[in-house]
Amino acid sequence: MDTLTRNWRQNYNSLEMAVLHRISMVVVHRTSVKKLLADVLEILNGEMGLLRGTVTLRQGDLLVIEASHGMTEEEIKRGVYRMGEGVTGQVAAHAKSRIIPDIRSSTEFLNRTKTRVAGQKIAFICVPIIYQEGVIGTLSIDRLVSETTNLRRDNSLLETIANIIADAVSVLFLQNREREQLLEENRRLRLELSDKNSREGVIGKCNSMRRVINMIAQVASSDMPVLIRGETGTGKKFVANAIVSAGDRKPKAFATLNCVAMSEALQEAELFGVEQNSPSARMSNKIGLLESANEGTIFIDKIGDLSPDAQQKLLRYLQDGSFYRINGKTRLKSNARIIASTGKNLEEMVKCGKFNEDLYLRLNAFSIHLPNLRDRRSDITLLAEFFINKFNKKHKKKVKRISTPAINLLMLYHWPANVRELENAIESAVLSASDSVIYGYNLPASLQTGQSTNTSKLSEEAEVDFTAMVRSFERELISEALKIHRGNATASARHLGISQRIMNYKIKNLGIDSSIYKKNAKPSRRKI
Ligand SMILES: Nc1ncnc2c1ncn2[C@@H]1O[C@H](COP(=O)(O)OP(=O)(O)OP(=O)(O)O)[C@@H](O)[C@H]1O
Repeated sequence: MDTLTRNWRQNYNSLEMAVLHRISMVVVHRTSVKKLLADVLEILNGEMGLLRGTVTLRQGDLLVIEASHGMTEEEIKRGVYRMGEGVTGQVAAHAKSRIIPDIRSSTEFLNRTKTRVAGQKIAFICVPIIYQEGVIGTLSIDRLVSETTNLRRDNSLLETIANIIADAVSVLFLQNREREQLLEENRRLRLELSDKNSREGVIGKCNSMRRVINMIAQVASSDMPVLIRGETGTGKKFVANAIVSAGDRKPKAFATLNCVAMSEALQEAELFGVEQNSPSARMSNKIGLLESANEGTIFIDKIGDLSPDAQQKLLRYLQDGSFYRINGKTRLKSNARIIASTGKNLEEMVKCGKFNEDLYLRLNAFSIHLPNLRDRRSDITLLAEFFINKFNKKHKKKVKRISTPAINLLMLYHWPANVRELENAIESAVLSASDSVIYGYNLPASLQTGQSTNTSKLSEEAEVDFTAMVRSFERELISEALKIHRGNATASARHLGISQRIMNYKIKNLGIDSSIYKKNAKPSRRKI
């Protein structure tokens, strides 16, 4: 080892010792964990000359900046990462430190906080904070790289510091987690059927919808952009409403831009506004949604149809909160939150250059997938009941239940237009019901065909439709009569005005099991 290296090592060792000593002192004498974190970053700044430092804490699936040095409030607000996302997210997901020697040449580095400027050679080191074998956060620094910088040693030093502060940080983590869990539980309960008729009541008890409800509760109060994905009628607008209703921006503006409903030029004008430059222009400036919904939320419906120019501008807005009106020279700022929806395959669109990749990555960072109704059949009766209540009120009707054969029709149908189609079917059934029950024949004809073929395709032969509908109607009438007469075929035949022989033939031919209606038979579980 030459003298220069030996001297440098000695200096470095004493520097390390000094840093560790000062940090252990603030740990011992800490008054609050927040103060401790601020002090640790301050020490790192004083002793190591770091440019920026951050401590993130885990909140569910997100990592949120808890303490920082060298960053503004706005930059801190932007610093939210999902587990596995970017370098910080990777460190937390794999519990493994990472060194990025020069962030200018790193493709992984997100620079989400927008604090790094081009030109300087800056290294980024991030280490996990581990408590009881789980990652509870990260500690990271940015530092200028010179000839004497030894990033590996810096990394080891940071790992040691992360271990020293882990116990103290865990107190904050557990407090946060407890508070978040309570808040989330609160929001989830509100979102679930506490008030079935409220706009916030997302109906669904199956596992996939429970996941959706949890995700809504998790993201509602953050400022992150959200992408809601799903087929037509699965409830994307409904979920966007639920996110806003459960979040802090509820009292603020909530604007919608439907990308399919307008031309590309109009999309841009609506979103960003227009400046009338010429003094002779008769029209005044147009304020866009980003300005009018500042502090509120903008829902961009069918974002797959947003024009390429508007995509580019929206990306810029998501990166630093700034934008220009069309023809505008002044850079404007807004704090509107973006929620977008799509039923399109954005990944394919990115591949063939039809959707901006960076915009896709930003939006998809927190995406909620809504399941098709046919893949969550256990929710059908729940939704049907919800819609009966809704349409009873709207149309002043008194429908109380759905007959068992009608439920069978609902359960067997393939619902290509999902919840919207179910909602429409129940509305027309409620309207056409003559008493307090919805029978199979009150439901749209398409459902009868679905049952007869028991497939996901509608038959194209009208004759088959007709036969199926007649059989369904017969099955329904006979089942209802058997139910009323507790399985007594003679009384049921009399009730329907048909002979006992025809009754027996129909029961056999339609495959009805009359024993389930007998006196002591258990009531059908499908009744609602
Ligand atoms: N979970 C749910 N609970 C109650 N009602 C729902 C639910 N999901 C959807 N709906 C209702 O279903 C209808 C269709 O939902 P919505 O318009 O949100 O679908 P969408 O996915 O945005 O459709 P599209 O992509 O075709 O525009 C709405 O009337 C909505 O209120």
